[in-house]
Amino acid sequence: MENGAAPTAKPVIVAIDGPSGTGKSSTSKAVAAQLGLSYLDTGAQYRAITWWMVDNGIDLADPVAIADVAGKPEIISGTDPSAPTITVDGVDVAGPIRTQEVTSKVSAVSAVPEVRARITELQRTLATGAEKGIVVEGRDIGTTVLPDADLKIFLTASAEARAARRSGELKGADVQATREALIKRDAADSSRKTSPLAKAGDAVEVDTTELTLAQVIECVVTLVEEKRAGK
Ligand SMILES: Nc1ncnc2c1ncn2[C@@H]1O[C@H](COP(=O)(O)OP(=O)(O)O)[C@@H](O)[C@H]1O
Ligand SMILES: Nc1ccn([C@H]2C[C@H](O)[C@@H](COP(=O)(O)OP(=O)(O)O)O2)c(=O)n1
Repeated sequence: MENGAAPTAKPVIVAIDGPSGTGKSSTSKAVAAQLGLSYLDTGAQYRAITWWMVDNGIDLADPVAIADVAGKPEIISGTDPSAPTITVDGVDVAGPIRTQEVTSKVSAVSAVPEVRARITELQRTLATGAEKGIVVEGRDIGTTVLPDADLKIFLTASAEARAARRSGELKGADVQATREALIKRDAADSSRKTSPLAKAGDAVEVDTTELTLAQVIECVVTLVEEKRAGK
């Protein structure tokens, strides 16, 4: 380069989708941190709007009631992979969005088209604003939110492995009950009409059942580097 400045890398957009417990959050955070990219947990956004609906006594059996207030809460995601944050109307909800109550209700709220339209817009704004690029994880990122992502990954794992991982996180959780709850949530997320959980046609599928987290991270970092090198 004439002025001696290093060439600036084009921002890279990575979409990571898959069912619960496949390793999306842990992998995405680590890949983003290693590569100096931003990180967005879109499940946390759907959990945050669900938390707000519960807190405000909205009837979650009524999709019209959900749709009517979908535009009300202000949801802000901090995208630093070493310290991701999530607030609703200025309140830190990182803890409250992980309760069993929110987990059991998030599929109903996230199936409402007005909720998805609102959250999808936030996601696209964050992705296009990320200076160095971003790793965005969820269920419909490669198919709907960012169909032009540079790299799309679809993580899978057996229901047994996913349940064992999830119940390992929740103190005293029963593996069988955890397995049933996550299969039920996956079925709801995969069968909804608007933007269901699905693998994009051009996504690379990685089965993490027999892989360590470190192996999955290494695999995704290599795929991003190959993309960047134009391979
Ligand atoms: N390949 C793996 N092997 C073993 N445990 C894993 C693996 N990937 C993730 N985990 C663990 O499983 C749990 C769920 O992972 P997480 O990244 O939250 O999945 P997801 O975001 O897909 O629901 C976490 O405790 C994480 O440390
Ligand atoms: N892009 C996304 C991300 C999550 N969701 C919904 C469906 C999921 O069951 C919930 C919670 O997502 P989250 O990624 O936090 O779920 P896990 O904790 O990984 O099981 O949000 C969605 O509809 N679309």
